[in-house]
Amino acid sequence: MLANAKISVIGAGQVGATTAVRIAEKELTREVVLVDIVEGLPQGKALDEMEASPIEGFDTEIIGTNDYKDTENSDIVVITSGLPRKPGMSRDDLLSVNVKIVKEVTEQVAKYSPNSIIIVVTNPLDAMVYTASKVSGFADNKVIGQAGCLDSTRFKRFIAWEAGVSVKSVEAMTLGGHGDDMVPLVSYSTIRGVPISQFFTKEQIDRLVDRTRNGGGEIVKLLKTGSAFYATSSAVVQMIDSIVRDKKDVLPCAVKTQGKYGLEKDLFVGLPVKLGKSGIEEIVELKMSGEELKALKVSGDHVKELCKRVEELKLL
Ligand SMILES: NC(=O)c1ccc[n+]([C@@H]2O[C@H](COP(=O)([O-])OP(=O)(O)OC[C@H]3O[C@@H](n4cnc5c(N)ncnc54)[C@H](O)[C@@H]3O)[C@@H](O)[C@H]2O)c1
Ligand SMILES: O=C(O)C[C@H](O)C(=O)O
Repeated sequence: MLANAKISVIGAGQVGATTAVRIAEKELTREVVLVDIVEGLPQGKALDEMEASPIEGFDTEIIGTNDYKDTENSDIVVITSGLPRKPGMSRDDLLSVNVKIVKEVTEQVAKYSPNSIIIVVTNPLDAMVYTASKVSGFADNKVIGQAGCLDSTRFKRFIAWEAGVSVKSVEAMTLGGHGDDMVPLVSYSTIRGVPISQFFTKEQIDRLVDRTRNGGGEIVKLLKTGSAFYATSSAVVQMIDSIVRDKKDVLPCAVKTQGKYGLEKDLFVGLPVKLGKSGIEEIVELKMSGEELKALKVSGDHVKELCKRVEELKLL
């Protein structure tokens, strides 16, 4: 399929460039604009990928540029620009440097694509979604953070390995902030609809939850420079796919809570949402155990602290 949405990806690094490639190879749209501040980088990566298109068999055009004018009237803008963490750092350590980048980028997005849907990827994720929302002034359904799809695919992968089953048999979801206190929802994690508690001991489940919570750090430690980008870009493209095809997929995304799940209404945190052509079409309300709601509140409080730190920088 070749839909007509114009998609721009800001940041032509590991996550941004791989996202552009995945969009093109799935032919989710006709045109992807890849932007970076480094001259030649988006142009070189776009050209390299376009030269793969005769073999991969796609007609999507990837355009590399340093000029936001080329992003004009985008329908979707993915913000991946910013520093990744190094071993020994937490995502929160990136806050002060990345808030400046996300602010600057969001101003350009709001100027050139005032009707776009923004998907934020830069870390620390929830605080960067807050930043993009505040700087753009866009409606709440149009500013979305990617983290939950990545954390959930990790959780699913680990469950499938542990049970020795196909990943296709596994359903699982991770909510909350994109930090070590995220909330993998054990009660909704199933193998062919059967709760994982019927397959695993408590110790096994605790291990899977722990590995999921530390999934980003595990990869940072292995890579030594940079962080995860293959699964990250798959997660971004899962969201884009639901939006451009108006699929109404229910996916965990960082959104303004609107007071759902007993969380403060202005907080951005990972919740299950229905994604369609207008962005977030609904926050889906699931029944959760008291323990899960408590964990969600703890994670939300952490995000609130981070947003306070954003405000203290007095940049917005
Ligand atoms: N939310 C998630 O689930 C998730 C997952 C993985 C990575 N991340 C985050 O995504 C971000 C990018 O990761 P990466 O691995 O692609 O890093 P990277 O260093 O490979 O790429 C970042 C790119 O951003 C560009 N950039 C910096 N400032 C810019 C600006 N003002 N305008 C345009 N481009 C600019 C850089 O030149 C670089 O090419 C990091 O903050 C990382 O922590 C988030
Ligand atoms: O862990 C990181 O720093 C990158 C990303 O947030 C991840 O979860 O892989």
